[in-house]
Amino acid sequence: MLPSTEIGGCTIRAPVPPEFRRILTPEAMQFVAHLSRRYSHRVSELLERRREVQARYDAGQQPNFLPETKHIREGDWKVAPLPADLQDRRVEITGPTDRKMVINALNSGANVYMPDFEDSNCPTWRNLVEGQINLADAVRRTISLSAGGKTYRLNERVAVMLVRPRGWHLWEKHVYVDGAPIPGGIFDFALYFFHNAKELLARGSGPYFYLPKMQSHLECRLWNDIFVDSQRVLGIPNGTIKATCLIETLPAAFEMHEFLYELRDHSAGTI
Ligand SMILES: CC(=O)SCCNC(=O)CCNC(=O)[C@H](O)C(C)(C)COP(=O)(O)OP(=O)(O)OC[C@H]1O[C@@H](n2cnc3c(N)ncnc32)[C@H](O)[C@@H]1OP(=O)(O)O
Ligand SMILES: O=CC(=O)O
Repeated sequence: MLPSTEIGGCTIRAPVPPEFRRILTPEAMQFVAHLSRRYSHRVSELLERRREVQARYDAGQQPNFLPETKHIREGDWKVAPLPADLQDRRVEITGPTDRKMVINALNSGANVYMPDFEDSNCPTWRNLVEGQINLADAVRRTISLSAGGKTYRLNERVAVMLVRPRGWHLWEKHVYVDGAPIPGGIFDFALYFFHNAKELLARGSGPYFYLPKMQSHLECRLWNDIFVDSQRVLGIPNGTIKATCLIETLPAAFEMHEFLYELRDHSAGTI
């Protein structure tokens, strides 16, 4: 039987060794529980909506631009300006949040590094929490490693981090709130944001994200609502978070204006 530990209103059905406690603090897990209670049901509704849309495609309907959002595609609006460290993104690197790869990616000379809790990361419990430890150490520039006869530490100049939480289709089955597993994306976002947002700002950067695999602008609206709420909870100005949406699904290609519009205070473009 899996161990079960209560922290901050979350039930963790996985081991919590002492080194995980600096990430799974009561305050951080209260924040995870808050976001999960408020937004999990919307994740479930949006996943149900995906199934309905897919059923229409299966029945022969073609994807197309949405009539109800014509005013957005034709409207006069702009996304908010970007901070200085997101102006030059000509070279980007990504990979899992393994400690050595985090250091190598930050030192690689790329402008941006996307530490990945999604495709390139196997979402085992250990990978997820150790990844958060590695990123917290990277933000504070205390990350180092001795392996294979080499010592790894950060260069003076490192890439800007845009962290990729999991997509809405993935659940974090090691963490339960009110008896149900929580969205993996909320777990990844909440812990990184809670532990690092203020530290990043103090160091002249910010809490930046890549958002994967969305299939509708309504899924962007959910992220935007989570960003607004999270910034309020931590007392950080609205619009501080910046996020780039990955266009990875066919329906998303028909809603790119809408993706930008929904996230317009927080958008760092689509890619
Ligand atoms: C959106 C997306 O693109 S998702 C995909 C993101 N990319 C990845 O997941 C690839 C991650 N890398 C890997 O899986 C492996 O490195 C492979 C399969 C490419 C190669 O494996 P191996 O031949 O065993 O080489 P190894 O893993 O030792 O890598 C060689 C060196 O490159 C570094 N490296 C490899 N990939 C990365 C990466 N993505 N980021 C930073 N460093 C990396 C390793 O840390 C290692 O460093 P070292 O020379 O200091 O030991
Ligand atoms: O986002 C793209 C991927 O391959 O992962």
